[in-house]
Amino acid sequence: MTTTVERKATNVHWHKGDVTREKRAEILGHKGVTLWFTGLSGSGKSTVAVALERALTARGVLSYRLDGDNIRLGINANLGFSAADRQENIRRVGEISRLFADTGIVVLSSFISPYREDREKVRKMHEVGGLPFIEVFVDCPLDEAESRDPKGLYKKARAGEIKGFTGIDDPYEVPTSPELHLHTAEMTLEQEVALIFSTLQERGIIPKD
Ligand SMILES: Nc1ncnc2c1ncn2[C@@H]1O[C@H](COP(=O)(O)OS(=O)(=O)O)[C@@H](OP(=O)(O)O)[C@H]1O
Ligand SMILES: Nc1ncnc2c1ncn2[C@@H]1O[C@H](COP(=O)(O)OP(=O)(O)O)[C@@H](O)[C@H]1O
Repeated sequence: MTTTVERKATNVHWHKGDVTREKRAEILGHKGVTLWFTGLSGSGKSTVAVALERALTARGVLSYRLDGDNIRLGINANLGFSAADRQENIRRVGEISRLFADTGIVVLSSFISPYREDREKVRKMHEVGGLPFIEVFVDCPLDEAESRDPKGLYKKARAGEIKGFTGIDDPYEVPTSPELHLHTAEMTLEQEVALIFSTLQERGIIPKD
C-alpha cells in the first residue's frame, strides 16, 4: 500500500488479512468507488451528493458522503485555507475516501479541491490500489455561483471579510479530463443524478435495474 507523502515512521509493514474486497462486494451486492466532486463554492457539489445519496439508498446501495464543511468540523479541524492546508485536507480526505471505497462503499466526496495536482494524487492513490475513481467536475460559472451564494460567503469575500476565497482571490484549477462534467447552470438536479447513476451502472459498480 502506498501513500502520497514521505512516511516518517520506519519499521512499519502492511498487514494483510484474508477477507478480500471481492468478498465484501459480495456481501453488499455492489462494488466500492470514490466519486470526487470538485468545483467552486456554490457550484452544487453538496446538493448533487445529497440527492445521489438519497437515490442510491433507495436502491439498496450503501453510500457515504464526505463533505468539506463537515470534515473541517472534525478530523481536519486543525486545517485552514492556505495552499498547504488545502493540500493536506485533500490528502487526508483522499486517503479516507480510498479506505471507505475499499470497504465497498460508494463514497461521495465533495471538496472544492482547487489544485489539479492534489486531485491527481487522490486519483493515483485509488488507481494503485485498484479502486475505481470518478472525477465529477461540478461546473458552474463564477457569476452564477456567486448569485446563488447559499451561505453568504461570496458576499463576505467581496466585502474583504474572508481572505483567500476560491474564485475571488484564490485559484481554482479546472479539471482537464474529468470522467463526468456537470453544467449545473444548465442541467437539472434530476439529470445530474441520473447521469451519475447510469455511469455507475455502465461501469459495473452497482447493479442495473
Ligand atoms: N477561503 C475559503 N475558500 C473556500 N471555501 C471556504 C473558505 N473559507 C470557508 N470556506 C468554506 O469551506 C468549504 C470548502 O472546504 P473544502 O474542504 O472543500 O476546501 S478545499 O478543498 O480544501 O479547498 C466551502 O464549502 P462549499 O461552499 O460547500 O464549497 C465554504 O463553506
Ligand atoms: N442543477 C443544479 N445542481 C445543483 N445545485 C443547483 C442546481 N441548480 C441550482 N442549484 C443550487 O445551487 C446551490 C449549490 O449549493 P451547494 O450544493 O452548497 O454547493 P457547493 O457544495 O458546491 O458549495 C444550492 O442552493 C442548489 O439548490
